[in-house]
Amino acid sequence: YKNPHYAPGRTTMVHLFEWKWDDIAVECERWLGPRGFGGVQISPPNENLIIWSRNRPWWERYQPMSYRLITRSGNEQQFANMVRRCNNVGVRIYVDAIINHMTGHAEENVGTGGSTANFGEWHYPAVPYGRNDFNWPHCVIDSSDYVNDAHRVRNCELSGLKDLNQATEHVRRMIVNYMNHLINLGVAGFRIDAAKHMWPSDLRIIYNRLNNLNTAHGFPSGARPYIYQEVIDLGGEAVSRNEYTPIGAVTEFKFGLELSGAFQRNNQLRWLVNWGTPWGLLASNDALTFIDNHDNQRGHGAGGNILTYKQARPYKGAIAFMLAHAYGFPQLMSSFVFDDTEAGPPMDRSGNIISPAINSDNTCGNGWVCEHRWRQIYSMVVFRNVAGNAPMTNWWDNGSNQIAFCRQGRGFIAFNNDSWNLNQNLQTCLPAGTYCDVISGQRNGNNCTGKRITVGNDGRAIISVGSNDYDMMLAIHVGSES
Ligand SMILES: O=C(NCCCOc1c(-c2ccc(O)c(O)c2)oc2cc(O)cc(O)c2c1=O)[C@@H]1CCCN1C(=O)/C=C/c1ccc(O)c(O)c1
Ligand SMILES: [Ca+2]
Repeated sequence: YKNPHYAPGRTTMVHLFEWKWDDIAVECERWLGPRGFGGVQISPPNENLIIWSRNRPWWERYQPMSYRLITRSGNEQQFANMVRRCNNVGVRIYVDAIINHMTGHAEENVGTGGSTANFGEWHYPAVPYGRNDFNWPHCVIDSSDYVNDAHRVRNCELSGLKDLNQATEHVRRMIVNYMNHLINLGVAGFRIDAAKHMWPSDLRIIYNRLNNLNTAHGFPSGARPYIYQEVIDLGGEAVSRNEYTPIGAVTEFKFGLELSGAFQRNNQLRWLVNWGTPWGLLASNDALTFIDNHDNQRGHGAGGNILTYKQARPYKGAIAFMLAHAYGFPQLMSSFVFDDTEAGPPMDRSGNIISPAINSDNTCGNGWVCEHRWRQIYSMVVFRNVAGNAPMTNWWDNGSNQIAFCRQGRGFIAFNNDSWNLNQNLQTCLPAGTYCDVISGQRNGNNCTGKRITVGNDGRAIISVGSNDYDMMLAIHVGSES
């Protein structure tokens, strides 16, 4: 359950938050496949409650009405088409699965597929679920429960959501049927939303009833779905993420929090010399890593000031470090523009999501950020692919915020977050030759549109990163020779 089953040579997934299925299919073919992306996390594909009273907030997708594949992103036919077209170009699909709860939001009761329900009676005919499928006696999670009471965190309601009882056969059957339907359509795995709020023993039973991945979509026979469980645990809570690592991978929220701090100079970059488990992070193979996600980029969830697209220069630095370092299984966030932290995706007056526009320079418009189309970011996806499992070697730092390291024989990266220039003769661990810096530009025939670095027979090169350069890092790798 800890293997993403990426196509060979691919390493990184991108969360195309709130994208429509038809747009994801096209993006796989025109961008993600050719640029070496490993997979896409999609927004929840199951029917959700329509919440006009809050002008279609982003979190309405986390208010399940049924397991029917009808949302503002598209219907079942469009979903199947997306999975087939993405798998055809080597890009996997991971589904955001909401199996802890059903909606209970007071003001509305119609879903994106037209289903209705009676929350007060715990009655969801479109699944079907009835009163016996939910935990009782009725209780609501209080903030003190997170610290004191693991039982209440699992068996009571999260902010008005009706809490399913995954210990009952009917609930397990409904969830397993939903997830197996998606596996049969060709998906590679699942994000388990709000996993902290479900018992690991129940989840283990559910995961073990899932089908092997569909070999018709290019997966090896006997491949188990990749499972990464959302457990927001920064320590000090009654529920520990270590309860979930035996049954699947876990979202490592400390990763983004600590790197956001380091790249905003709350910690010097030199301390990243032992980045990984010595920092209290999960074992690398257990960790789904990211800088920001759909929830904490809005200041919800795991507190602290998380870097987002809004602080572009340090954000690109942190992303480059995530992708250059060997630790974990990284996920990139791809956002829509927001000021109001409740706002949903760009939409027309009838509530239909507006597709991203693609500009002539390959960036996005129409209110979509498309961080995965920023040159400094997609170039580092290639860097990570090229680095493969090459070890981290030759760490250098200046005792402050200038650092550099090798992915031995495959890549080299240097960062300067000090207020003075980095100008050093450093070991790049690369074969002799001239390389294009993939951050300040890219290779263009025999030329580099950005910096050009000459590596000598000893593997050393003059590395220069000005404190006022457009970006704070310089990266070269096998394949970026000029
Ligand atoms: O103030 C809110 N919620 C209460 C505080 C955040 O609590 C929530 C957490 C949550 C937050 C922190 C934790 O440590 C934790 O264990 C759980 O997880 C959710 C997961 C869902 O699928 C749907 C939800 O409505 C929530 C949720 O409300 C607003 C209004 C309703 C949605 N929402 C939100 O803030 C929605 C947040 C949300 C939605 C989806 C997610 O995957 C997520 O991680 C957070
Ligand atoms: Ca629960």
